[in-house]
Amino acid sequence: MGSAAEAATMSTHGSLAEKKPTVVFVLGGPGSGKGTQCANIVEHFGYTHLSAGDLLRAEIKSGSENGTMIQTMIKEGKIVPSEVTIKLLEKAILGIDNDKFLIDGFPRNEENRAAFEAVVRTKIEPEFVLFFDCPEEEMERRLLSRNQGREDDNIETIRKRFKVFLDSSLPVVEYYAAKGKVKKIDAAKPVQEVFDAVKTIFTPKDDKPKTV
Ligand SMILES: Nc1ncnc2c1ncn2[C@@H]1O[C@H](COP(=O)(O)OP(=O)(O)OP(=O)(O)O)[C@@H](O)[C@H]1O
Ligand SMILES: Nc1ccn([C@@H]2O[C@H](COP(=O)(O)O)[C@@H](O)[C@H]2O)c(=O)n1
Ligand SMILES: [Mg+2]
Repeated sequence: MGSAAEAATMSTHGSLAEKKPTVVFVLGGPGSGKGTQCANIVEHFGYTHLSAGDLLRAEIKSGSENGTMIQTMIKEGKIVPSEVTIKLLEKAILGIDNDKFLIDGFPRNEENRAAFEAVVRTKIEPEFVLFFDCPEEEMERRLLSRNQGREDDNIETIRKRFKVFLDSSLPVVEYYAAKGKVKKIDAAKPVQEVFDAVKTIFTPKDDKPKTV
């Protein structure tokens, strides 16, 4: 066992399968607005937001032994091996006193999906998959003007990330669509309009205004 956070965690829930959190996967291309909308969902609906990309970037900053490998993969727009990302997600979920999580940017490929299922031993099914659908030209515009100092927000890496999204991430969305789990949002609209669509998905049916 490593950190104090891990120790505290292990005393309450030893594993994801034991904690059985409610999980919503948030998927969409690079720059489709996943992080922006997750912040809005957190504010209104009491979820905790976990971005796989943010966790990986924090791991680089922490000076972990995997840091250099993760940094190289992110610069190349490649998907980090699932065992690394899942360990970070698991540690975060178990260490936070909430049972509702938005998992943003995961599963990003078939390997992520299958490895997560193996870890939770079929005990956690995502409630649903929120899929932000946005044209590439709009995503490219957004990423090139994001200005958050991300090493992967340059045109060369962005093109690689788009290819990985089409080749590896969309098949995961299709997998969940075949199970009737995908709620697709038109993410090309302005932020507030996108959130209006998101709200209708998260608002319990009984709380929705009645139509006459
Ligand atoms: N609906 C929108 N209209 C215009 N700009 C937006 C919209 N949603 C987000 N943005 C802006 O686009 C940029 C990318 O948004 P965000 O970081 O939320 O995307 P993301 O899907 O999390 O991207 P990544 O996969 O690279 O982490 C940010 O600068 C954000 O302010
Ligand atoms: N499941 C994941 C998620 C992300 N990555 C790597 O991080 C990069 C940035 O991710 P964002 O969601 O913040 O855009 C991504 O391009 C991958 O290199 C990953 O490996 N696995
Ligand atoms: Mg993001």
